[in-house]
Amino acid sequence: MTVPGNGTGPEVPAEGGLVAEVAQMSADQLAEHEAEVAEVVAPDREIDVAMGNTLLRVDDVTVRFGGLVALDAVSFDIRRGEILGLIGPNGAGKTTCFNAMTGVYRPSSGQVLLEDKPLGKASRHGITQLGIARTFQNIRLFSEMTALENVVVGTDARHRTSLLGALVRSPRHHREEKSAIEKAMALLEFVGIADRAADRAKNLPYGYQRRLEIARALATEPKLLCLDEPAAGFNPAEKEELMGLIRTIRDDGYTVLLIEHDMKLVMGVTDRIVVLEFGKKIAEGVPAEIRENPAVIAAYLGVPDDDVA
Ligand SMILES: Nc1ncnc2c1ncn2[C@@H]1O[C@H](COP(=O)(O)OP(=O)(O)OP(=O)(O)O)[C@@H](O)[C@H]1O
Repeated sequence: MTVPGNGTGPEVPAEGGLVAEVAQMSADQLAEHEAEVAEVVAPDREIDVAMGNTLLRVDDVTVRFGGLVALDAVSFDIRRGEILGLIGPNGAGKTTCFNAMTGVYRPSSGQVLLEDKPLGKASRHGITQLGIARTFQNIRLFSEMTALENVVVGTDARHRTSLLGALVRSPRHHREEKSAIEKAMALLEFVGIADRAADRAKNLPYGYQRRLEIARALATEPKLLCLDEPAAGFNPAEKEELMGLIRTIRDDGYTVLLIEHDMKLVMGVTDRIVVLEFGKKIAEGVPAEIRENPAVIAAYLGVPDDDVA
């Protein structure tokens, strides 16, 4: 059952409709429904085949802002199917690294390669199409659009209809629009906010907005999902839930890069960690190694636990 959206956007499921249906399902029906959602969220992922191969390589990347070297000859790999944490004290170069990987900044030297192909001069949109999606430290949603519409916009990166096709509302455009709405609903359910699909983004609670950003990024079908401090402003219970969601995303076959200030969260959820300090990589390893690493301990010395990353 659907009801009209906000006039211009797609129709959205009636509030509570899907959620109420799910609540009444038997265990078997629920398992089947969850499998269907997983199929829509992460279709055709050959996780086992490619697991562990290098997906993205940051190769000797330097980024300068005038005289300031924000990133200094940094190299590391992100392996398919892992959650990689990128940490470091304030000003270490984490966001600059994200920005170099997502087309916001061009490296002054060095290169970023996705599946062995240099990103080169690809635009931000081009990089999204190549398969890198990100969320932002400061939430960036279309605040007047509904939650569902925000996610539908994300699916546009994968649409094949031409502008003309969209204008004349060709059959392909109709098909793509319908499947985009279904997919967006599945993603909202996946991140746990389907009950507010019809609400404008600006009216959603903060935690829902953060999850909505993740759903929108997933809608672009990324090979790599970059999360920039997704737990900022969360209380411990919300952080715990977010860790669960990030693990589920990884288990569904996505590769995740995570910048996060909360050390407990980083240590609890990541498979490997890269540590930056003053623009240089000072350590790389599994969480247990990083926790014991003298250079990392020295970098964080005197910084309270809640403030590190
Ligand atoms: N656009 C810019 N112009 C000039 N300097 C910049 C720019 N962006 C970042 N910097 C500088 O580059 C360095 C690295 O900043 P960056 O934001 O990447 O660090 P960070 O590790 O993400 O820090 P935080 O944890 O505080 O977000 C800092 O000294 C910062 O002031």
